Amino acid sequence: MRMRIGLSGGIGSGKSTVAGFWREAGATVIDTDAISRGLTATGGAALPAIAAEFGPQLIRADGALDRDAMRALVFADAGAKQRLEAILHPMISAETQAQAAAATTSAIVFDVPLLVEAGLRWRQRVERVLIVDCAEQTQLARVMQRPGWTREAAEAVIRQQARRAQRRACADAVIVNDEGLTLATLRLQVLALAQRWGCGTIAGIGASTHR
Ligand SMILES: CC(C)(COP(=O)(O)OP(=O)(O)OC[C@H]1O[C@@H](n2cnc3c(N)ncnc32)[C@H](O)[C@@H]1O)[C@@H](O)C(=O)NCCC(=O)NCCS
Ligand SMILES: Nc1ncnc2c1ncn2[C@@H]1O[C@H](COP(=O)(O)OP(=O)(O)OP(=O)(O)O)[C@@H](O)[C@H]1O
Repeated sequence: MRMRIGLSGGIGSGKSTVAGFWREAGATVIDTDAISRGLTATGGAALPAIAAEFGPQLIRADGALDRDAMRALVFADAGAKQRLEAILHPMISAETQAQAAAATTSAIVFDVPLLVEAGLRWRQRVERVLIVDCAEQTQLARVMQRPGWTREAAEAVIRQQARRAQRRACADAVIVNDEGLTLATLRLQVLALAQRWGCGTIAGIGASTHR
């Protein structure tokens, strides 16, 4: 039987890192942030609608979405965020479903930053919800290391997202990825969880845990 796992957490919590360990273990990982970025890269299918809605100044000379400008706009203006989501979310959802339909592994991990914010819609599509959690200070420190990010920008995103307690309340399992947890320990926690959830037949898990 196939296990579908919803993976979520706040910005900078470590979702992509955790997803990487599931991928290493043999699961199919469907990364909705990556799908979103593909839709808004040069030639991306969402760009005509975004240009029509927000104006050509949000599109860079190379034809891709100006992510810094869009980020500054949407995290300061809830209405603009809603208009962007109304364009992107149905397209992200369609591509997510197409990737899931093509998967051949016994576990699929859906890396969805807004899983909790989406409410029951996502909860009903997965057997398990895995939340990656960490202190807000840790989130800020990680995100501020990214080029072009300030503390204020990171705080603005966190304010627009679900509270930590809200996420934890939806979780079947929580991985606490705070400062000081090594990547090696994080990896072992993911592999142990995969076994606990009966995904131990995924190629790679046996080999990894015996290292
Ligand atoms: C605003 C945009 C252009 C900023 O791009 P940027 O390269 O800075 O960020 P990226 O797309 O890599 O997302 C990084 C993180 O930001 C947070 N985030 C992104 N979109 C949202 C949102 N609509 N609401 C709350 N948090 C969000 C998530 O934690 C996500 O993991 C971009 O995030 C976007 O197009 N967002 C709308 C689509 C969306 O909702 N994506 C997230 C779920 S699939
Ligand atoms: N336990 C850890 N030890 C050291 N570095 C870590 C750890 N967990 C995450 N990181 C680092 O923190 C940064 C953020 O992690 P990651 O990209 O996995 O978060 P994310 O939740 O996917 O972020 P986003 O919400 O922006 O997509 C990365 O540079 C990652 O390498």
